[in-house]
Amino acid sequence: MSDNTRPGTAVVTGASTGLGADYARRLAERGHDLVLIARTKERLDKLAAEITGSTGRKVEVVVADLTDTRQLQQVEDKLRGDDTIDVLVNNAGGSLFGPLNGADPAALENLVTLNVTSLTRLTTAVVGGLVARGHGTIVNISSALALNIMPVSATYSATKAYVLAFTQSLHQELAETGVRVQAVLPGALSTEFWDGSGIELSAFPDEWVMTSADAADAALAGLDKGEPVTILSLPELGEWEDYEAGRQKLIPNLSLSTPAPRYTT
Ligand SMILES: NC(=O)C1=CN([C@@H]2O[C@H](COP(=O)(O)OP(=O)(O)OC[C@H]3O[C@@H](n4cnc5c(N)ncnc54)[C@H](OP(=O)(O)O)[C@@H]3O)[C@@H](O)[C@H]2O)C=CC1
Ligand SMILES: N[C@@H](C=O)C(=O)O
Repeated sequence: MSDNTRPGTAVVTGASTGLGADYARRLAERGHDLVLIARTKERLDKLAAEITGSTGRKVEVVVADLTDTRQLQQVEDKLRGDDTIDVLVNNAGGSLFGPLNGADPAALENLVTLNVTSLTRLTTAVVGGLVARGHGTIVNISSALALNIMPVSATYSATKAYVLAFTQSLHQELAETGVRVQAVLPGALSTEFWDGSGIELSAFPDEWVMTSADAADAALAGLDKGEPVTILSLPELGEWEDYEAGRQKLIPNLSLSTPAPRYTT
């Protein structure tokens, strides 16, 4: 039972390497015990030993493929039944870049299952408990490619646009509950994400690429500021606020009884 006097358990998906591993380190440094989820047991065990050694925090390793229906259900059941959980970082995500014409539909479905379905189901598994306890945090890792939509990124950008919209809606839904909700939009990170993705990380100039450690620190700084959406490298927050204000301005006219005059004359 989380007693609200010290940080509860933080769950991080995709924690075996990259951004998820750095989130795990930072959250342990903030006093959270951890549940770390990914497919590769050896890497999770090694990270768990490192974190326990450096912080003294308790770290549980859960080996699961979140694209496997049965394994995902087991993880959901575990999270739903754990009333110590205070933080969920939905970080596990895959990449696949290239033209849709000729793409392997099974690989695309797998990407959607990991980036969209597992994130949705795990959020749903924890949200009731967090609301009932009146505190907690849900962090969903989206991407700059939710906004930067390119010819090679149809499915990947769509999954990350889903994460952004899902998180913005949840932020509104949970506004009065004490539960914080944040979407994080990293640009390119120097991780294994790019391996076999269809784009080589080396194609990017160094000034476009952030380390996952810097990304985790910036994302947590955005969380501490209470941001519902954190775009890690965007220098001017006002540019995002202008973009959002433009979207809000559309809303009164998005559903009317008559078509716009340009479609009737
Ligand atoms: N790297 C980048 O440039 C960017 C990344 N992002 C997003 O950041 C997040 C983290 O990416 P990053 O750290 O770079 O990626 P990595 O490829 O370095 O790490 C991905 C993590 O997800 C885990 N994972 C992959 N597939 C599964 C699966 N089927 N089930 C469970 N776990 C899985 C991997 O572990 P294992 O293989 O052991 O399962 C690993 O821990 C992702 O959501 C990504 O979309 C957003 C913008 C840019
Ligand atoms: N966000 C990164 C990928 O997801 C990128 O901008 O390259």
